[in-house]
Amino acid sequence: MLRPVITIDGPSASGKGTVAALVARELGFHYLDSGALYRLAALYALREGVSWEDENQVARLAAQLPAAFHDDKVWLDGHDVSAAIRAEDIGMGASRIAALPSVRAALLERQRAYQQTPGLVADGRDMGSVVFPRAELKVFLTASAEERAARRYKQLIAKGESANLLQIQQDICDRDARDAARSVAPLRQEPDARLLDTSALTIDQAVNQVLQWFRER
Ligand SMILES: Nc1ncnc2c1ncn2[C@@H]1O[C@H](COP(=O)(O)OP(=O)(O)O)[C@@H](O)[C@H]1O
Ligand SMILES: Nc1ccn([C@H]2C[C@H](O)[C@@H](COP(=O)(O)OP(=O)(O)O)O2)c(=O)n1
Repeated sequence: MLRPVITIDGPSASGKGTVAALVARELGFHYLDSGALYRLAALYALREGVSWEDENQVARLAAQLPAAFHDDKVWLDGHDVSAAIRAEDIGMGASRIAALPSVRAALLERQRAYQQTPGLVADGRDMGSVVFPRAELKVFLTASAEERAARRYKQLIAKGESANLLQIQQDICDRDARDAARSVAPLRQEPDARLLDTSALTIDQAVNQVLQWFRER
């Protein structure tokens, strides 16, 4: 197992990022938040005045994304955009541009470059299906739609943002429908991915389950 990979895919607000980052920390592995790349590309397009519908132009921007992850922050063109990329409208924009095949192609090698020793935990929608199809462990992390909306709501309130639970429920539902219906790399549980429903689990329980599956291999 040289440079092993653990992939964690699943729908919005299921806890992928939280669990993936903690598993990576526990194992001393690198961590790839692939959704952040799609969010960065959506934000970059917005700031450059490029429409999210313009596949060629968005793909061009995605291919040369001036993005960096360091000091626990996300940077775009030297600006701290950690909070900006988490806005709900940017999540929706990320979901829109993620349906464009050449945008996905433009980000592919950048994601694969994260596979470095001693290993990688990667979260997103197509980590196990497209980006790291030979991953040692593939997890499909989910939770009920109500629980996911409640978690996102709490997350936004904790950040001091205003949030409307019904609106969040609707947004999550729309985004999941779009992510699952697209023709390229749709959101779905792969046959070789293990299902982890965290609706009734604590974060620690979810993390421990992933670690146990990995150690059993
Ligand atoms: N059992 C759990 N597993 C993972 N996250 C959880 C759990 N319970 C609550 N959460 C919370 O859910 C929220 C959404 O998690 P996040 O990692 O942002 O999801 P995603 O990356 O899938 O969108 C976070 O605030 C996280 O702390
Ligand atoms: N590997 C990935 C990661 C994200 N995406 C798309 C689809 C998602 O709706 C957006 C945003 O992803 P992100 O994981 O940041 O979203 P959530 O935190 O789960 O709400 O990007 C994708 O198509 N493929």
